[in-house]
Amino acid sequence: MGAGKTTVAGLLGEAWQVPVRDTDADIEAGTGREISDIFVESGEETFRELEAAAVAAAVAEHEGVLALGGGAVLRPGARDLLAGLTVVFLRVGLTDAVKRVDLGIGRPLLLGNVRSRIKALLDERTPIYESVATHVVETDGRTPDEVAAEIRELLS
Ligand SMILES: Nc1ncnc2c1ncn2[C@@H]1O[C@H](COP(=O)(O)OP(=O)(O)O)[C@@H](O)[C@H]1O
Ligand SMILES: O=C(O)C1=C[C@@H](OP(=O)(O)O)[C@@H](O)[C@H](O)C1
Ligand SMILES: [Mg+2]
Repeated sequence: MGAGKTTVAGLLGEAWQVPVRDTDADIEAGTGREISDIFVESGEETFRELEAAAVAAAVAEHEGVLALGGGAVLRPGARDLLAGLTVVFLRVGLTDAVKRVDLGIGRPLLLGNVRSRIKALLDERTPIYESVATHVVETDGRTPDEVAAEIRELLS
């Protein structure tokens, strides 16, 4: 969270003139509910089920850039779907992530102590992100435009 997936996906779609999808937006559109409300009212497990379906649908239907939510690759099934695709891990350090997530508003897993929540998630998930990625791009201290430019260069 706060790595810039949603933002950078949009920039890449513009630059490449291809469609962009974001699994969080797909879930919100499909359910008519906000991500935070789904977590609060139905729990994380329900959100993860919706997310797994959103990833499967997007991988099957979509040609272009897809932004995932930060927990989408926690399920082995989602990781299997990404095999063979170009997957960019946007790496973010604790300090920059905390600055970007705006107190965690709209990101229910960050509620409480945002810094310690992000640290725990980074520690737990970084090995998974590294295992899924075909490319890794550092985002600390860089603007979204700079990150998008590096991805364009890497994939050209
Ligand atoms: N490289 C960056 N530098 C500074 N701010 C960024 C950067 N990338 C994204 N942001 C900002 O951080 C916030 C979170 O970005 P977002 O794209 O929603 O991240 P994610 O989808 O990975 O959680 C947004 O306000 C966005 O404008
Ligand atoms: O990391 C996570 O588990 C989550 C990340 C969020 O998306 P972003 O990574 O786009 O913020 C969103 O899917 C949900 O709040 C859960
Ligand atoms: Mg996002």
